Amino acid sequence: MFWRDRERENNDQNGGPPCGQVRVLIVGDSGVGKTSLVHLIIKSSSIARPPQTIGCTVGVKHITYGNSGSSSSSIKGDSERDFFIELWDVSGHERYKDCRSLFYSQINGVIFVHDLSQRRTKTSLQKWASEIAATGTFSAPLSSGGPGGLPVPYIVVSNKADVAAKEGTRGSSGNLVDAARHWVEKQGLLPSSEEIPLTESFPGSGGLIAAAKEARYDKEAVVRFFRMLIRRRYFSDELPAPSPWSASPVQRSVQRLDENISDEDPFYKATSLAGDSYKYNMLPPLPAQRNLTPPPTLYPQQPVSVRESYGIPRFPLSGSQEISNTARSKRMDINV
Ligand SMILES: Nc1nc2c(ncn2[C@@H]2O[C@H](COP(=O)(O)OP(=O)(O)OP(=O)(O)O)[C@@H](O)[C@H]2O)c(=O)[nH]1
Repeated sequence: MFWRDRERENNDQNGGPPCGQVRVLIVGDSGVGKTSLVHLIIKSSSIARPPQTIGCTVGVKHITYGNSGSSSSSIKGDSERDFFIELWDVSGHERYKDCRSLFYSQINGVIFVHDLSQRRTKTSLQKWASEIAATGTFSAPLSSGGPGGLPVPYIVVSNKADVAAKEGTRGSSGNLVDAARHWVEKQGLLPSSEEIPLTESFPGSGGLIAAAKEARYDKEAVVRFFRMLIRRRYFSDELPAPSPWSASPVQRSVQRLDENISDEDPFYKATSLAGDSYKYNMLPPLPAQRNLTPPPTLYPQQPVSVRESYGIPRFPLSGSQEISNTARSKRMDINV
């Protein structure tokens, strides 16, 4: 009842639905820690033994976004809106290579994940980018493509920072192939085009560092990425000009996950509502938290870039509510 009232109110005020959703693919080689990372983002805790993903698993993160009119208030202002970030965790297993493009549909953004202790998982991100660019469809695409022609914003998460730290290296696992690659790289023989250009990726050089097993990651940067995707899809009539990879510079650090974000930024508040995502019945049904076995298809998806093909509502923002103004500084570096 309350929800309906609020929905009506928001509709009356802004002439659009009170919520929206953006779709983010999580990709990378098998075992790099995608499922662990998604669990971390949604539940704010690590997962002891993540099951191997079959096909694709979808998780949903809830974010409120808008102008609350007051800072760090726990009560949502009238003009705050609910957004659902769909996190499509695509299995990295070779078994699904030929059919995983089924899941590359209406993508708003991509999170690439690699394992810092396995060098080859980083170089293969370029292949992932090309595959998605060639076979996916995109919502609110960029005017110019990124790595492999990928036409949506992305971030690169360098996971297993704990393993790399223990090994004392970033980039070699002791595995022969990795060691050889590492050596070749050191000699300057490896063409840089083999890798996703981290320097151009959000939020700056090196990508985001995470140690999903220790429940540590750069939460602020990830939430900021989600907010950028929301802004691009729902609040911007003019899609940003080329090179929006660098949405805004972010210093790298990790943040305690159970830390209450004291929201100095009045324009958003991020919370996880694991398990609550569907009770509002505001979204098309999703296979949330459920493994999907990809059905066989005779008709592979054609690469299509769809510009706002679903008549996405645009939400008005007044000048003072410029959401791109996101400078926030408070961070902590604590293990959970
Ligand atoms: N040490 C360490 N282990 C991690 C970390 N993140 C994930 N793992 C472990 O790595 C293994 C694989 O993690 P997953 O999250 O299942 O990897 P995935 O990328 O989803 O794998 P697929 O489902 O095969 O695509 C699990 O045993 C995790 O516990 C981390 O930050 N540090």
